[in-house]
Order: sequence, then structure tokens, then C-alpha cells
Amino acid sequence: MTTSTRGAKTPAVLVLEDGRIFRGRAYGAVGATFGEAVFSTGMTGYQETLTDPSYHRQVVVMTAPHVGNTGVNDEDMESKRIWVSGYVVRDPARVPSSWRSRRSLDEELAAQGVVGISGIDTRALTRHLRERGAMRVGIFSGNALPDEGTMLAEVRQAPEMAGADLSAEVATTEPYVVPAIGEKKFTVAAVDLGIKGMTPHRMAERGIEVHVLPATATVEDVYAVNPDGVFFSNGPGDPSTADHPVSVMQGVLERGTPLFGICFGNQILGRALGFGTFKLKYGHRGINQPVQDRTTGKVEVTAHNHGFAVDAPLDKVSDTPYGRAEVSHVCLNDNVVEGLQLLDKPAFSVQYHPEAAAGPHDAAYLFDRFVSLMEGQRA
Ligand SMILES: NC(=O)CC[C@H](N)C(=O)O
Repeated sequence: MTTSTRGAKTPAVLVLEDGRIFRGRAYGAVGATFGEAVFSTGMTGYQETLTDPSYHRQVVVMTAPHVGNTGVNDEDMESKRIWVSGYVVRDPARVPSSWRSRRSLDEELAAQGVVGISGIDTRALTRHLRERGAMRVGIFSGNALPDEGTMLAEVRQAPEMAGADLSAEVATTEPYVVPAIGEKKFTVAAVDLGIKGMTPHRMAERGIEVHVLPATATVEDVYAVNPDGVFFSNGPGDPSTADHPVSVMQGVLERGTPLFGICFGNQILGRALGFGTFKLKYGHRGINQPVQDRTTGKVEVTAHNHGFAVDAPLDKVSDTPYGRAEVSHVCLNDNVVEGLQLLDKPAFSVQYHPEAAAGPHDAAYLFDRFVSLMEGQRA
């Protein structure tokens, strides 16, 4: 049995850029780390969260009070490593319990050098972020900590998320292929802006051979694989910096190849169509967000991880250089744009995560919609 009491006696401090301070205990690696403080309302799926490249440079606060209960297994990783820059939990599991567990979350964080903090009032911290908005944060742990003024100064020197161009830091540098499961029906070029492993898997399950291409891929690279469809992935950072993927997507829209985007990919489609993007006050993160598909009227419970959103009109069809476009999905909590579709070309995107490995799976139909677009193109 593995217990998770490694850092339990080592003091740790969380310092927000507005000067609010929380004191707790070290969790994971001991040291100092910085990032954007964001909260996730997922009750489960922490392994998928930690390894989602979209969380690069973010310190994730878990609103669920007990974290680590099922330990860490070798199957649920969304990528090869943990990407969050820091991790904040109320009450870590002392004894992980699952037939799949291989090690404790505390050990895994430490092994990967991820500094965390436990034993703080994550509810108060979440309410603070909700009122003041996502902001920079530092976690400092160890037996000899700097004074508060020094820590605060370091937090205020850390880079902000607004304006950050991060895809190249997380995406593959070499193309690779995820083979179709069963009979191959389609080829898709997937531009990796920080892709989660489950996304090509969900396509492969539908007979798609996925050619994952680096974020730097050009229109020529995309068409070199002779794709039936083109996909743009999720990813970290500020979509207003993603000029290169926007221009590649415009090349795809010009040719009219079926196109699907998830999360960062939705923001790229928004920009490719001429809409703006903006930073949300504290974003949507978790696996319990209600979204309405306005094309069917159905409401789905969905997985989210986004801090930015597309600024497109909800109540009218927009004329764009690629034909008419409309907002296909909307978040029922706050009316944020959660999906876009073109009416004259086979292209659509969603701001949330239909691949959601930890669930819910209400939105899995979107992969089938992508398949239908590719079938339609062949017919
Ligand atoms: N998961 C994502 O693709 C996130 C997109 C973007 N980085 C955001 O925060 O909104």
C-alpha cells in the first residue's frame, strides 16, 4: 500500500498577484512555481486534467475537496506528462484505492517535479477567483520560505496568460499517425496545437486514420496527407496570438474540405471567420457544464477547459468571407459561445470537449457529425 503523506509536514504558501495569501502544506514536489490560477469543478478525471496540454502554465485549483482517491494509473494520461504548472487541493487522499492505481498522485506530482499545495480552503480561493477573475499565482514550499513581499514580487514578475503563444511549447514536433481501429474509412489531418490523446482515439474508433501534424504545419503539409477532413485541436494560450493556424485554417476553408475544431480549434475558426476572441473573467473548467446545441435544441452536459471565448453574435447569422456562419452551441450558465458552424461549407467547431475521457459523453455525436460531413463530401 502506498500512502501520500510525503510533504504533509512541509509548509507551503499560495500567493495571488492581488496579495491574498493561503497557507497550507506541500503536495507533490517541493519548490516554487508560477502560473495562472484557475479552478476546475470536475469531481473526477484529475489525471486527464493534469495531463491536458491546454493547462500548460496554469495552476489548477480543484473545487472537489478530496483529490487523489483513485491514485494514478498508466491508462488515463492525455499526453506523456503533467502540464499544469501547479496543483491546489483541499484534502489529498491518504490511501489511494483503485484496482488500476499504480502510485499515489502525490508521488506522481513529485516524480514529475510539479509543485502543489494542500490543506488550504479551496472554496474560499475559488470564490476569490470567481469575484476577482483568474490571475497570476505562485506556490512556494519548503522549510525556509522567502518573506511575503519577496514572494508577491516574484508572482507579479511571472508572465500573464493574455498574449501568451504556447502551442509550439506543447505540440508534437514530428508528424505521426494514429491508425484507424477496424476498417479505415477516412484520412484526417489533425493540426496539433496541444492535442489530447483521446481526440485522435475518438476519431480512430470511427474508422479515421489520423495524421497528427505539428502546430507549424502549412496548408501544403495538411494537403500532403490527402485528407478527407481537417481537424484543429485544443491547446494552451491566448487565441489572439495564433495567427499561423488561423491562416492555415483559412486555406482549408477556401478549399471547402470538411473541417472540425475543438476548443482552441473553435477559437481559431472564430478568428478565421473574422470574429474576435476575448478573455473570460475566470473561464469554464470541469465536467458538468450545460450547453445547448441550437441546431437540435438538445441540452448536453459537457467537459470544458477554456479561459478565452469567441465574440460572435448569438441572435443572427453572420456573413463571413467563407459564407454564412452561426453560433451552433451556447453555454446555458452564461451565454458564452460554445460552437460555430458554417451554413455554406462543411465546417464546424465546439469550444468544449466531446472527446472527454472522464466523461460525460453527451457530446460524442460531434465526431459522428464530422464523419457525416466527410461522407457528404464523397457522395
Ligand atoms: N482547451 C483549450 O483548447 C483552451 C483554449 C484556450 N487556451 C483557452 O484557454 O480558452
